[in-house]
Amino acid sequence: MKRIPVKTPRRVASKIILLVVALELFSIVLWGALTYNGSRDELLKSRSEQLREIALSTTNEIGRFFLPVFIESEVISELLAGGATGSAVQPVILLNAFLNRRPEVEEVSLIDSEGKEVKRVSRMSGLGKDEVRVFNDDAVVQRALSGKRTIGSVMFTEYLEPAIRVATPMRSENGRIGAVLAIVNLKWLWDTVQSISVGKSGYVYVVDEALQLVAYPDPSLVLSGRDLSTSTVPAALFSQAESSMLSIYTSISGDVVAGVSHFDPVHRWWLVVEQPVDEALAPLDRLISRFILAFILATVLTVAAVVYFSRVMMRPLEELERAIDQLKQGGREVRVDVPENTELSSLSTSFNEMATNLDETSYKLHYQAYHDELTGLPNRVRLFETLESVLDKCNQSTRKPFALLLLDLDRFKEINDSLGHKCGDILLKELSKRLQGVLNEDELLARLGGDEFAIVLKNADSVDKARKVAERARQVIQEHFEMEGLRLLIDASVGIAMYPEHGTDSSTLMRHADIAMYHAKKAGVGVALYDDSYDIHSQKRLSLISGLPRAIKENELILHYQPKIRVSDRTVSSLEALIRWQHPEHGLLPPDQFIPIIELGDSIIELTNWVINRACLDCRKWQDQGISVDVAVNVSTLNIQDEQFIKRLDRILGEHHIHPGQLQLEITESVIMSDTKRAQKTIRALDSMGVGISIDDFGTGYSSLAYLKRIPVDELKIDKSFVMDMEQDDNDAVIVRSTIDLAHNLGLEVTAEGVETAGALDLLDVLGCNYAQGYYICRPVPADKIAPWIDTWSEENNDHVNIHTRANSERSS
Ligand SMILES: Nc1nc2c(ncn2[C@@H]2O[C@@H]3COP(=O)(O)O[C@H]4[C@@H](O)[C@H](n5cnc6c(=O)[nH]c(N)nc65)O[C@@H]4COP(=O)(O)O[C@H]3[C@H]2O)c(=O)[nH]1
Repeated sequence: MKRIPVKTPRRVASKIILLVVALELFSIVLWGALTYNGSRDELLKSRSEQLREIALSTTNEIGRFFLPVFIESEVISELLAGGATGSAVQPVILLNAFLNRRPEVEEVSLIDSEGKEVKRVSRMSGLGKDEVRVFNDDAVVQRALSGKRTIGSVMFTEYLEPAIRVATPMRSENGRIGAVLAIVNLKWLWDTVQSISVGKSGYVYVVDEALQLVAYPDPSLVLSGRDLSTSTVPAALFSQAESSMLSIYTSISGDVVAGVSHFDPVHRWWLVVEQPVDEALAPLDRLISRFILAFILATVLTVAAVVYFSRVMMRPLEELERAIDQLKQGGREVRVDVPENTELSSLSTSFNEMATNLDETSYKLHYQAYHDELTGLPNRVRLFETLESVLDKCNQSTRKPFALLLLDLDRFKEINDSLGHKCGDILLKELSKRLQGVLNEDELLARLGGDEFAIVLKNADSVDKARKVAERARQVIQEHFEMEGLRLLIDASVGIAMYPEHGTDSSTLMRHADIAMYHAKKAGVGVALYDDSYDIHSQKRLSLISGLPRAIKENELILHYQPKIRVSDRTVSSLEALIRWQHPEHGLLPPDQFIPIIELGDSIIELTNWVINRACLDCRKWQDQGISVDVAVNVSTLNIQDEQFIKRLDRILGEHHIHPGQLQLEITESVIMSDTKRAQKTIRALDSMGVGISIDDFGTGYSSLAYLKRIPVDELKIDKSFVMDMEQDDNDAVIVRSTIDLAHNLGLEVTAEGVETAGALDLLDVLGCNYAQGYYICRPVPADKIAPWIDTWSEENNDHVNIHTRANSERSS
């Protein structure tokens, strides 16, 4: 039983996978479209908020460093302004005190209203210490002199440390009197800016109102005088609020998020905290990465789940589909194996039941197609298939000989007709068993129908082997068979055709085996090997049919006569006309070689006319010579069925002045049985004309004797096959005796043909046979040899005539 191999249900699974992945993708894209931009803005906003917080706190811290410097420089300038207006405080003391209190202040100078340095206190080495500096062109100082505290841009001390100059106006009540200029070291600021880190790569820097960098993590940018002019940071933003948030703008180092805090409301410095946008958005990117990872994971899980469930759930369907495919392709014993209690178990149960029914039906059909119903033997179809396959092998390779036998039962029809079909069937079954017993396993016995069997002997590579099997088959058929208290005698005729000698294809081999079988039957030889001369369809034979009109015209047809004698007194009673054909190509042809062919068509009518005409002509001649003998002529089925036959016969008899009683027509049983009604009509007409009717070859055809009662027959001619062997074969002797008795009981006369010995003639005499014919008496001879033969025969048998005459007179007295 075939079970369907389980495979992954790819089609359904892949469809589900595609659908799920598509749905997931769609959801993701939709989700991304709806939330990404919002989330991004939110994130940036919150980040810049945080940066602003950082900016504010950093500003406060740095402010604690600067504010005292600014405040103290204010105080000093006020104190100095007071001194200038008569205060007792010395400027040098004030300046030194300022310097001492604020270590970040490197130098402080007192400048008069003309821009000239009045006093200077410094921590630095004192280069140009005594130099009186004038700040006429110094914008920072000039601006302070104009009343505004001013901070200069970044400069460097002689120790190359960053510093700025802070100029504070010095005013009295009367007006402007000068300024205090302090140099404030920015190293601490720079260190602070460099030390602050925001996230991974965020940073802090300070910029003044002119967008000039004051402190930057990368000092070189400050040193190179870099400003924010290339930045997209709107300068106006710095003035808008104490602090501010910026989403994205392009800073010196690229796209950043930033927070800004006003550093000093007076001097308008700004502290900026920046972080690259990428870093600011990193959480979102991380989220997205995680999401994508989750999506991939979900997809993999989904695919795995779908494949798994498809396998589990779709497997039965797949199995069913595959099973149906196999059934469609003619597969047998196909079943599906679905676990019980699943949705498909009842469907699969139904399928399996259907497949079982189909198997059974197809087995039955197959069996019926290849077997004979009655005997169970292989039939004709199977025989041909086997033959074809054996021939295929043989033709392709070895060409090893093998034999085909056709076997036909003799007298089966009679048994069937007289005992009924049931008995016939039993007989056929029994004979089939017997025949099967004769054969080996690899030899095929087939019933072709009726009483015909075929045997393929694959291993019979010689005629001898084939003959042995054929003879053995006949023997088992001949073995006694009892039915309804009767002991039936059955025989068979077997025809043998050998591969490749008699054919290399099945139909030729069959035809030739059939011809051989037909020959065996006709010749009464039991077993016959095919021979070309048996083939009535051979080219030679077919050419004979077309040659008949010429033969008649050219006088190629000859009649020989074989005398028939009265057994009791050995006197010649009649002469049987037996035709021969002196063929220009094939020589003298006996009737067996052309009559069966001529009988196939209507040429037999012409031939019989010629024979009757010729026989009557010869008969007339003998009568004219004083030889009074009857003539006998063989007629065929078609003659008896010919409506013109009687008329034509009548005309011929008239033409030659032959009395109808001098003519005997010999017909076989098969002629009578072919169309009984028509045959009866013709024979009755012949009888009323006075023509004698003789049943030829009696005993070889139908054993139904019913027709003898209905048809006006004058004589039975016992077939020569019984007569020739009756001296040796008791069975034949019994048949001859029985036939004589039967004929006499029916009021008929009997002729025994095939008398080949004196003993046979004497035995026939004892049995009371009326007439005899055979080689012992005379072979068939040409018409001109008849008269001399009669003379010789009469002379030789004179004694017998006299003895017979004497015996007769004694019996009558
Ligand atoms: N072994 C043996 N044979 C003997 C003996 N005595 C006679 N025969 C042969 O047996 C055949 C007897 O003729 P048949 O049974 O009518 O059988 C005839 C007959 O059926 C048919 N036939 C002959 N002439 C005609 C004809 O003119 N018309 C038709 N329709 N058939 C014919 O041809 C058959 C064969 O004729 P033939 O070859 O002449 O063969 C003849 C004859 O030569 C004998 O003692 N021993």
